[in-house]
Amino acid sequence: MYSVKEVFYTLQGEGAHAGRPAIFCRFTGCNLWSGREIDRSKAICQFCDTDFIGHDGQNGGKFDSPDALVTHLQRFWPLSSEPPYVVCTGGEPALQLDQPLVDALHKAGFIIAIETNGTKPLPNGIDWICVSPKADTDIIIRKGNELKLVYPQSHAMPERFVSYQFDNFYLQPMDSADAQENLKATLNYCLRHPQWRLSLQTHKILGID
Ligand SMILES: C[S@@+](CC[C@H](N)C(=O)[O-])C[C@H]1O[C@@H](n2cnc3c(N)ncnc32)[C@H](O)[C@@H]1O
Ligand SMILES: Nc1nc2[nH]cc(C(=O)O)c2c(=O)[nH]1
Ligand code: SF4
Ligand SMILES: [Mg+2]
Repeated sequence: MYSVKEVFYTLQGEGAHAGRPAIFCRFTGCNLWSGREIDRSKAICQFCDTDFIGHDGQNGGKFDSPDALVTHLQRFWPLSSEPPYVVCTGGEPALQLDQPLVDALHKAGFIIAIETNGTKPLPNGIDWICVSPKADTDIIIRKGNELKLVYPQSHAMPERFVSYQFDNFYLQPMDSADAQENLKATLNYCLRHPQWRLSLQTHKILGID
C-alpha cells in the first residue's frame, strides 16, 4: 500500500532541473517531523515548508499496488511521445518508494527523480537522486546527482558535505520569516565558494505548485 498526499503536474522549481515539466508524487509522512504544527519546535527538521499529512490533497489517495499508482500518475502526463518525468517527494519518499514501484515506473517508461533527506536507503535504479541534508541526522546517501542544502542551518554547514560524491552542489535559501536575509547569506556563500550554486524555489516566485 502506498499513501500519497497529492499528485500534481508542474515545473520542477528547484535545483539542477529547475524549469523541467514534471509530475510530482508527494508521499505521506516523514521520519524527521510528524507534520503537525504542535510538534514542529521539537522536530529534528523544523523548517519544513510542506503539508505531507494524510492523502486528502489534490489527486492524493491510497494505492494497493505499484501498478495502481503508476496508472494514476500516467494520467497527468500530456504527451505520449515524450517520456514521463516523475519527482518522488514528500514527506520522505524513501519511506515508501520501493523496488517494485521503481521497476513498475520504469516498465511504464517513466524517468524517476527523488527528493530525499538522505537518511534512508534507496531502491536501485532511480534516475536522478537529490539529497537535501538536515542538521543532526545521519546521512547515509552520500553519492548521487545533486546535493541541495537548505541554508543556513547552523549544524549543517556546507563544508561538511563537499567530500560527498555528488555531480552538483546547490544551496537553497531557507524560506522562513528571515527569507530575505537567508537569500543574501546564500548568495554571498556561493560567491565565496564557487563550488556551490544558488537554487531558488522558482515555483514560489511564479506562484505555481
Ligand atoms: C519538503 S522536502 C521533501 C523531500 C525530503 N523530505 C527532503 O527533505 O529532501 C523537499 C525539498 O524542500 C526543501 N525545503 C523544505 N523546507 C524548506 C524551506 N523552508 N526553505 C527552503 N527549502 C525547503 C527540502 O530541503 C527539500 O530539498
Ligand atoms: N514546483 C515545485 N518544485 C519542487 N521541487 C521540489 C519540491 C518538493 O516539495 O519536493 C517542489 C514543489 O513542491 N514544487
Ligand atoms: S525531511 Fe523533508 S519532508 Fe521531512 S520535515 Fe524536513 S523538509 Fe519536510
Ligand atoms: Mg516543495
